[in-house]
Amino acid sequence: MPNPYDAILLLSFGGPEKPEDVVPFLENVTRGRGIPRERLEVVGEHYFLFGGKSPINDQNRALLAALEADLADAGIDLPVYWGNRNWAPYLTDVVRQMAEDGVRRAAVVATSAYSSWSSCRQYLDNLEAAVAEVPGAPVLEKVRPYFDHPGFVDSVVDSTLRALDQLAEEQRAAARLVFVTHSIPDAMNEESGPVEGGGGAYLAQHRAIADVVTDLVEARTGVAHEHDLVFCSRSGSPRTPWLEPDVNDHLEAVHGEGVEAVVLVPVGFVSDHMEVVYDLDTEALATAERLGLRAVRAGTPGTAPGFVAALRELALRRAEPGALRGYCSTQCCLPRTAAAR
Ligand SMILES: CC1=C(CCC(=O)O)c2cc3nc(cc4[nH]c(cc5[nH]c(cc1n2)c(C)c5CCC(=O)O)c(CCC(=O)O)c4C)C(CCC(=O)O)=C3C
Ligand SMILES: [Fe+2]
Repeated sequence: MPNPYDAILLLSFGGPEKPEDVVPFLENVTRGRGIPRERLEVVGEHYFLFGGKSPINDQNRALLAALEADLADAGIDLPVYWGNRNWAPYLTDVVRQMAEDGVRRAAVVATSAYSSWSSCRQYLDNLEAAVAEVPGAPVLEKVRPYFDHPGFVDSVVDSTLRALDQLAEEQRAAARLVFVTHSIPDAMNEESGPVEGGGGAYLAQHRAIADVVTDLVEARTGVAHEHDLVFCSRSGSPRTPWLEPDVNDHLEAVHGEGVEAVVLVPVGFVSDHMEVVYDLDTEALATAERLGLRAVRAGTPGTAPGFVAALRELALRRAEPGALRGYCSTQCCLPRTAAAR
């Protein structure tokens, strides 16, 4: 099948580059969301702790370069653009540039692997709004949530194995695998897509991947690790239920059960976002240290060659009918209702 695209667009969240960016960035993210002021101050402090610079933009620059190199190696001559929802380079500006460059149709790869309003549908809404704003905008087709693509799964397995290797041999076999993802409101999970037996796709997809990664680790090491799925970065009003348990509470709980070592696997993040470097590396690892629990954080996919190749495949095959196109049915990642706020 001939490639119908004349560009690939990498679509991400965006983050501040310097201290003066932090407050306007947080305003962009939370406009109309009813996030309490105290929470914003706390999150602002996380960014200031890192000099007011989020790691996410440099990681996207690296991913863009890796995708360009991967395409060149495969002999595919396609430009790659990059735009964000919440910070420069803003999506609308990039779509305008694409139109000026004569791009007619592009596949869109978001830096988020799962279904839900925050992790998928909001990006689709952003694309629709940008296309509506830019005269002569290209057709933009987002690839499906790719949590189950072998290139993504294998990179999580590899990083989990590498993290297990960092543990002392006598602690390794009994180590608990603690899969971590971004918490979302319970109602947003419910609306993230249908799964058999009820519940939401966001949670079901994470559970499935945690199980598969644990099985693939066993296939490589012969050890069936116990594993859990837990959450970080809860926000919103304390009265709104969000997915639990929180990673810190969970570390307390497993320590209470007598677990001596854990591997934190940040399966919800494709690179070392602020949630990873602050909520896990700074906060959760400090909790573990206070408890005397040995904890190692597994790497994120980042620019792992298998992951980058998976993104290329997802983009180039987006136009084909069938499984690789899949997922984005009318039931998936529904628009947000008042209940999910
Ligand atoms: C599911 C999910 C992902 C994963 C999917 C994906 O990657 O898209 C994600 C990613 C990210 N979230 C990020 C940052 C923030 N998220 C916030 C707020 C929120 N996130 C939510 C969910 C998610 N967020 C939700 C339901 C809210 C409440 C507000 C609302 O209902 O929209 C806030 C406001 C402060 C606060 O409330 O914590 C900030 C600053 C960054 C950048 C990090 C960096 O700088 O490296 C990234 C990659
Ligand atoms: Fe977020």
